Amino acid sequence: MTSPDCILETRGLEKRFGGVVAIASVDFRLKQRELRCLIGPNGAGKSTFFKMLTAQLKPTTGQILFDGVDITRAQPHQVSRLGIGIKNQVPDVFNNLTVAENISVAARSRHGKARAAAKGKDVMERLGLTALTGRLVGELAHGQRQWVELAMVVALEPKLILLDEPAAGMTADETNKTAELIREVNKSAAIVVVEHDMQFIKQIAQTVTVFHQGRVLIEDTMDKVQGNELVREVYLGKSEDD
Ligand SMILES: Nc1ncnc2c1ncn2[C@@H]1O[C@H](COP(=O)(O)OP(=O)(O)OP(=O)(O)O)[C@@H](O)[C@H]1O
Repeated sequence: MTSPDCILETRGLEKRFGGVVAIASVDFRLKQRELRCLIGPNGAGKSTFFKMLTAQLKPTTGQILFDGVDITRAQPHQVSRLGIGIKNQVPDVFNNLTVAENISVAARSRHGKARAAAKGKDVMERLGLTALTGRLVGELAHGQRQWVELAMVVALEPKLILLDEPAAGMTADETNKTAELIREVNKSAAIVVVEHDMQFIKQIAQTVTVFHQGRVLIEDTMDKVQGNELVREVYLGKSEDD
């Protein structure tokens, strides 16, 4: 049994690809409405961990519990229906539809037609996208497209949202707005963010989990993580004296 304030828990989670241990016995706990950042050097296992949470990859051993339900062997559509939303780096949007239509299409998978339109409108207002309502998504700037996809995920009303490098390729202004949107979305959902941009992480981070060689190296506040010598060594590939 997980405690009621825990939305996500992994127990002894492991993923091997042949001889490569990508994730090694990870025990991870996330509270309801928590915002967690995952960092770690290339190859640390962050993507593999994410893919197991959304059932894109099946664990070799271990267990994943979401909102009290064992989803270790679930299918992606079941995980989505239970309330896990994911936003990948490449936006999954319809370029030849408007912003409103894209968000409404997403809302349709949860609601009837009339309610989906109203729900879409609410989400656009909440994320400050109303001015873009009638614009074709294919004509939007990179940052705006990312926000539309975030709105599409929010329209599904997930309890947990996984964000894979949400600030990648963004300008400073776009990055600031993305941080603002993530804080807004976090009012109604727990969020796990994988990100390499430390400035961005500083803007949103509460607790940071550092992965290294498939294991959790440290889990602490951003300040403590940044000041940690082990993290410096593995994440930056050198100590400060080098
Ligand atoms: N499909 C696969 N087949 C074989 N090995 C894989 C596969 N996917 C990942 N790996 C290996 O698993 C380990 C973890 O990779 P993963 O992509 O999860 O790391 P990451 O932390 O997301 O890295 P990055 O920050 O570069 O995206 C690496 O050694 C990688 O080479």
